[in-house]
Amino acid sequence: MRLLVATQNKGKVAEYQRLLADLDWEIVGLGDIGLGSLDVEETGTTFEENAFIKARAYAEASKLITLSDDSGIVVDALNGAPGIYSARYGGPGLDDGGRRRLLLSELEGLPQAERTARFVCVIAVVDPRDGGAEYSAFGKVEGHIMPEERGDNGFGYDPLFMPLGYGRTFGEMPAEEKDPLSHRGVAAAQLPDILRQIT
Ligand SMILES: O=P(O)(O)OP(=O)(O)OP(=O)(O)OC[C@H]1O[C@@H](n2cnc3c(O)ncnc32)[C@H](O)[C@@H]1O
Ligand SMILES: [Mg+2]
Repeated sequence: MRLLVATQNKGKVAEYQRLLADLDWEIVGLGDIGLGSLDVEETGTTFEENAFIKARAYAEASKLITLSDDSGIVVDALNGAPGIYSARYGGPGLDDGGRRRLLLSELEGLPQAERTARFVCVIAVVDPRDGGAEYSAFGKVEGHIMPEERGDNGFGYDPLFMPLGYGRTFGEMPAEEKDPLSHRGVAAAQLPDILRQIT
């Protein structure tokens, strides 16, 4: 069976290649099937809505069983921002580094106890064949936003996020350490059960 991992984010692609490596499914990306430039507007108001908006659109375009995720970082001191807007935080002029610097400046001077945050991920799986079955999985990881960047592993906000109970940011962790404890890893751990229902 073939599974389309439908995301435009290269950091996510790399993580899913590892997280899904032991599954009995052939994993394909958007570029592999000529959909590398198909962008889907994320018009939902929750991670779950946006995950399904993307998975349904890419499943319809590809006719393949399709996985998308919507994820982001939720910062308590910012009333949940950037949240579902994590990829768009600060507007279209910023790259990952610019978004990290903006987040740091928004939290400048806040003590550690008030820098609580979590990464959230909702995975949506859509089977576009007869019946159009849909499945989802949720994962999160609690932690803090550090006062400066640490490490350059991973992508996005990883150098700023230290998961609770660890002395290193995701940016300082090798992939083998981030994968099982990350929001995406926790959600992806539910995929074997979900994919077993698809035959
Ligand atoms: O929508 P797709 O095409 O999947 O790609 P995207 O990058 O736009 O993905 P999202 O809409 O889900 O936005 C998620 C943003 O949250 C951040 N993010 C999500 N997971 C992360 C992780 O594991 N480590 C660091 N940052 C992460 C990162 O900046 C992403 O751009
Ligand atoms: Mg996106």
